[in-house]
Amino acid sequence: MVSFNAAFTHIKLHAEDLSPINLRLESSLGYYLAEDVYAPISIPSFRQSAMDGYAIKYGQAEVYEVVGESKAGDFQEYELAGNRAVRILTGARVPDLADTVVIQENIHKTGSEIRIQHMPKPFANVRCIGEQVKAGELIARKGTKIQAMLLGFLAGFGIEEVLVINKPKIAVIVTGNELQAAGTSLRPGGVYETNGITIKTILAEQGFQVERVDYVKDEKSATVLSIKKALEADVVLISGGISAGDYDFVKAGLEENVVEEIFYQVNQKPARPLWFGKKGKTLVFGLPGNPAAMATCMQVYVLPLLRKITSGAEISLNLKRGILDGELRNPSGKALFLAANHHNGLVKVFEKQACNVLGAFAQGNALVFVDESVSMLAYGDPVKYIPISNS
Ligand SMILES: Nc1nc2c(c(=O)[nH]1)N[C@H]1C(S)=C(S)[C@@H](COP(=O)(O)OP(=O)(O)OC[C@H]3O[C@@H](n4cnc5c(N)ncnc54)[C@H](O)[C@@H]3O)O[C@H]1N2
Ligand code: MOO
Repeated sequence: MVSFNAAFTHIKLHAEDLSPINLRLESSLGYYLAEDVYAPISIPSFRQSAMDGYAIKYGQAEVYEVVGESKAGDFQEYELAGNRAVRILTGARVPDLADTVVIQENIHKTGSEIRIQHMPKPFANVRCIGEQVKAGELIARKGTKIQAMLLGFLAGFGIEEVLVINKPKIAVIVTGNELQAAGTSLRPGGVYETNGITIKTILAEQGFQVERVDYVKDEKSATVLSIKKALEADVVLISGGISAGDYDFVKAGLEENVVEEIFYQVNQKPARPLWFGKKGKTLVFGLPGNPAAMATCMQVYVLPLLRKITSGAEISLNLKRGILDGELRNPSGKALFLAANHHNGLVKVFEKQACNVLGAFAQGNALVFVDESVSMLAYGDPVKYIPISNS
């Protein structure tokens, strides 16, 4: 048995970043950049009009002859000596010999002649080359998560591909003779299966796909075979069958497949029988079958590990601080994780919660963490919590 701190440190030590891959920009949403990105071009890449109006050389006259037109996408050059102007539209290239755009509201037009009624400042309404970003500037740092706005920003530089940290192949194994699929009528002793769908959707909310979910009975040979196949993935999550009962074959199945045990059993509540190990580069969790214990392990261990190996960031629990609205006793000397609600800095722990039901998790938006060294927290005491997806 290890302490929570020791277990978390083991996870940190074994969470190695996945390899980088090149992805088409449009497929890169949610991935993390594996390298700094520099601007391949300046933006704007040409002198650009910010307004609809007339491009002139500043201050030469009040009356101009309009000799042509430049709309967005045009690139024709004009000879703008003397009092010549070019009709120009927003986003269009400003002719080389012009330096100022007079907005159309400030001119009076008669035929091809314009009279400027209000002369703007020199260089008005002309965006210079590289005004926003100069070619060669750093535009996105390694380790940045690709969000829609960043994706659009990079597309603006004509970037087609990005080097990102790959996402893991994740295999899930769900064990249990008693488990039944929704839509079947419940047998005596039967339980509707929830861990498979919960694991899959906790991961989906965070942008991770599960390759396959294998459902196995509590039989040694089936468990060994299922683990063998799953070890082709980067991360294997096994639900149930990890405590000490006569029909708990996960630990034996892992041993038979020569998966190295890094720790088994953590001084925590819930999820004491958590197992973590490794074979080659494949990381394996044996998650306790009780649904709230499994969900706790997903929030506390699995998601921080997945974030680390896909982002290169430091692994952390993302603990927030709030004020306890209630009292907490922890006579057990174990680290405690409790479903709770946080609102405006106040944190209220659900009174009714148990490791075998997800009810409190389903209503809560936080998981309170109480260190094993803390035996009592009173009303108004500071309390630490992890925000969970309902936040
Ligand atoms: N003698 C001991 N008994 C137990 C210990 C112990 O240390 N010594 N630990 C207890 C703790 S804590 C937990 S948690 C459980 C974990 O046991 P398993 O990982 O072997 O889980 P199972 O026995 O397979 O299932 C436990 C419970 O959860 C239900 N379950 C399991 N999988 C699912 C699923 N996919 N969907 C819905 N419900 C599921 C299952 O029906 C059981 O009721 O062991 C204690 N015992
Ligand atoms: O992890 Mo167990 O009972 O603590 O659910």
